[in-house]
Amino acid sequence: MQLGVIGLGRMGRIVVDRVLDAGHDVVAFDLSAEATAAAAEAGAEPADSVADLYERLSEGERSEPSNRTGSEATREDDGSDADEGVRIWLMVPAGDAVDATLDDLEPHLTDDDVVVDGGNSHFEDSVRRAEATDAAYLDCGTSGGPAGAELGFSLMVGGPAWAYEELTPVFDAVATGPAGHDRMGEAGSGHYVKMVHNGVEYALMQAYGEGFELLHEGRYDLDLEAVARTWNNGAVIRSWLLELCEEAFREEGNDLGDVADRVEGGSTGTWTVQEALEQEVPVPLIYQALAERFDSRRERFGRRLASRLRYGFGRHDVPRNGE
Ligand SMILES: NC(=O)C1=CN([C@@H]2O[C@H](COP(=O)(O)OP(=O)(O)OC[C@H]3O[C@@H](n4cnc5c(N)ncnc54)[C@H](O)[C@@H]3O)[C@@H](O)[C@H]2O)C=CC1
Ligand SMILES: O=C(CO)[C@H](O)[C@H](O)COP(=O)(O)O
Repeated sequence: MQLGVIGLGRMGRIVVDRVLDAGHDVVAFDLSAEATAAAAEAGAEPADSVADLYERLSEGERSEPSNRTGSEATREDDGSDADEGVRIWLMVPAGDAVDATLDDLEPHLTDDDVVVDGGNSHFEDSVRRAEATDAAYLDCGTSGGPAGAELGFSLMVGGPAWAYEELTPVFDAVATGPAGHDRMGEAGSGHYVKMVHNGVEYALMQAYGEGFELLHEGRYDLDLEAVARTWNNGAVIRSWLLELCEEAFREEGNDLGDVADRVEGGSTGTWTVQEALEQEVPVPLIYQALAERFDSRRERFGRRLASRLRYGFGRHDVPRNGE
């Protein structure tokens, strides 16, 4: 199979490498000429624009015999190889970059084409984009981070079944294997599942954070890397995030060195909480983890007021800036 990949950063580059390793062909494009050149060095065919990428894929498609099998039989198909569409994987930052790329692709796309958005797009954006494009649109939640280079990713895919099946060789290559990807359902469902995945990720990080904070501040002088390693070997709470805790203590030290008390990110967790409110599903742990992130980034007016109120009702001392 031949795959176009647009967006060759931390994640897109892994898609390129794994698809090439599986014996497929890749045409690659990134706004950064360096990123495109690096993908070319790895074996991809470089494109110098979105339109050029589409043109190269179309030419490749015309010269390659069709492998289409299975559920594509439910689609209108005249059996001609020349009518086979192109397959494109977007791995650009969520939001405007996805719309900008689709705007560039749209004049070329046909209903034989398949576009995969493997980034962290909001599921409602994915539904809108699926409705707006002529191509079959697959929203693909991608989990595994840069470690996926060796292990492969976990892929949660939404969109038309025929397009998912058509892309199965690519999903097999990018994921940990056939068990590492599945079709979640209709348009939007892949990114919906990934959004909730990230909410769970926030809560798990918060739980490990609280536990290790208590161990760090508590009554024993503990080697936290040793604790994490012990837990990772057979404990109920072993996990990849806990392995990353072990790595963090090993690399940063028991006190986490100069790692600042501030947590960035937050968009996918915010979407999870917004959706939970809309569905009236209580998600206090995920909300609390998100609130902790926001809290970490600013001085809190409410806390200052609480401090001043203690003076108001009890004449308790008010700690002042500079003291
Ligand atoms: N880094 C991670 O651990 C994970 C990231 N994701 C998602 O994957 C997507 C990509 O993330 P990363 O690879 O980490 O980002 P990145 O910042 O490393 O790479 C993004 C690449 O897209 C390129 N780009 C931006 N706009 C473009 C455009 N209009 N046309 C062509 N190329 C363009 C940039 O030059 C850059 O090379 C995001 O949606 C992110 O949320 C999903 C799961 C994990
Ligand atoms: O999807 C991911 C992991 O699964 C990405 O690392 C993502 O950037 C984390 O989400 P956020 O930036 O919203 O905190």
